[in-house]
Amino acid sequence: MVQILPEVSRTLNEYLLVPNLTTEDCVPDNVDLSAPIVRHPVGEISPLRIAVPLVSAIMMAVSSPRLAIALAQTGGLGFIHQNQDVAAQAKQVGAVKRHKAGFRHSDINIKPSATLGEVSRLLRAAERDIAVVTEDGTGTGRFVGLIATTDFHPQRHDLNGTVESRMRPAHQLVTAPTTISLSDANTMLWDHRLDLLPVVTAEGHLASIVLRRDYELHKQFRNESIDDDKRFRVGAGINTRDYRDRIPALVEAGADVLCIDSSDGYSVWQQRTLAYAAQELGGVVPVGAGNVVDGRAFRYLADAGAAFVKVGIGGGSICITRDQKGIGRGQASALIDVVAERDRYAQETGVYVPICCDGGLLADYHMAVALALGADFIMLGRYFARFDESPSNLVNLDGQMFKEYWGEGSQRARNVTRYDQAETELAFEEGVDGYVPYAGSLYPNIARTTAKLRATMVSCGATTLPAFHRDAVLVQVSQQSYQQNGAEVRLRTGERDSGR
Ligand SMILES: NC(=O)C1=CN([C@@H]2O[C@H](COP(=O)(O)OP(=O)(O)OC[C@H]3O[C@@H](n4cnc5c(N)ncnc54)[C@H](O)[C@@H]3O)[C@@H](O)[C@H]2O)C=CC1
Ligand SMILES: O=c1[nH]c(=O)c2[nH+]cn([C@@H]3O[C@H](COP(=O)(O)O)[C@@H](O)[C@H]3O)c2[nH]1
Ligand SMILES: [K+]
Repeated sequence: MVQILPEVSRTLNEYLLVPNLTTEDCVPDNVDLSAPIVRHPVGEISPLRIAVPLVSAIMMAVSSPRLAIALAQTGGLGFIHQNQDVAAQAKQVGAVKRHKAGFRHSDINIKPSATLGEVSRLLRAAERDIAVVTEDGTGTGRFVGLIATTDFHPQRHDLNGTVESRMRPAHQLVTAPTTISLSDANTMLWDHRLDLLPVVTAEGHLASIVLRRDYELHKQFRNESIDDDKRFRVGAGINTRDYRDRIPALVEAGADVLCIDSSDGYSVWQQRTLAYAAQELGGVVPVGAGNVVDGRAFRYLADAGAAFVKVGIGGGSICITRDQKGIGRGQASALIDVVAERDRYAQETGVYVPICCDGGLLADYHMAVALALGADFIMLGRYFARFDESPSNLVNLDGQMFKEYWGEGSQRARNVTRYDQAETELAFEEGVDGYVPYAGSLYPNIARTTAKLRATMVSCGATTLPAFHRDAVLVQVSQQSYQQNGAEVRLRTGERDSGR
């Protein structure tokens, strides 16, 4: 007989937190936002934890290497998308891993014979001020000089002139040998007032670069997500079709954790993918699974060996899966059900399988509500798509700046790998293609969001996420309170932090 769940389906927007007693030690600086990412025995520490419980959505418009690096610097974790061929995805994972704290692989390089017009376009597209000149234009070619936006001007210099004609040649520059330590490299940056220090091999080839900007960021962010070799941590998406090729390539490239990327994780396809990773690859890398919206599906994936389980069907900002297929559940109801099952599962088996809340967080405070409801960490698409570091284009629409953002199930993403449909047209779309308001760089935004999270937890008397899970008191809001919230006050200035 058809089963109808007794509860209505509720969203995160339908809850508020009721403060608990705040004691002397419960201050923002003492709030520890660190979270487990992968399964672990109850009472032990997860082998993979992050300091800030935010991860980027497995999406083409969101998770580029640049975003993953910035997010790892601030204590979160990026998931490189899998809507690209295996080699391309592995290369992106490799780019994050190679970006060794402080010493980075140079990715803005040009040949001396290139024109000033070419280097100008390269710098503009990459939003950088300086390019490294190497003989073959690669990040490991023979080092010949540097060229910055301050070295030429379109009105003074012929843009058809060569880079060589305006660059600062290697013999006039300060460089460092490959044996240099990061702290000595940073001292050189300051002593010689450099923005960029090229690290050059004994044979004269570029090995890496050290940027002043990275030094400043490093001082600012002490929570970096790094592995035992001090390389940034990075996750990657996989699918339930080409996993035999994709998983080994991603492991080889250094991925720290994988996640099956699907709208509906309650399937034998996911079970087989997890079994392959565990049995044939000997569990060399943890693999998360999802998405699910109830306890049955959580248990199925936990039993199948999922490292974590991702919750959320149809709630994403670009989602139209509820309209198209009629599947899904309000994110709060889904979390409540899955969290209860996670806790039962932990009690029965002694294994804690973390839960990721994915999609549909419209305001910063929704993150606090999701964590209070028991989520271990949070995956965001729209939130990160708005930042400089996301890979999509910045566009000006009627005087306002936007970043492009599109769903993985949209025609634009043309998800041929997984949709099994014609190469060009999808039978039906499951996501929209649009724009989100541009919000500047990731760094200040993450700082503001985490400041709010800490403040909420302080109000709720919690200095750790497990304490927040245990002690949070939530209340459902009535239709009436939505209306009261809506009372309009016209703002004096157009600018303020909307929390979105
Ligand atoms: N979280 C959400 O609410 C939603 C997310 N999305 C995103 O869109 C993208 C595509 O998601 P899906 O359409 O769910 O992709 P999917 O590949 O998981 O599923 C597509 C279809 O293929 C089937 N399938 C999967 N593996 C198979 C195999 N080995 N052999 C035969 N059939 C197989 C599935 O049962 C399903 O019918 C993902 O990036 C996902 O995150 C799309 C819609 C909603
Ligand atoms: O219905 C959908 N159609 C799509 O095309 C699509 N693409 C991504 N996703 C899911 O949305 C999540 C990101 O949601 P937010 O932008 O709200 O953070 C992501 O993390 C996914 O779970 C999709 N859902
Ligand atoms: K299913």
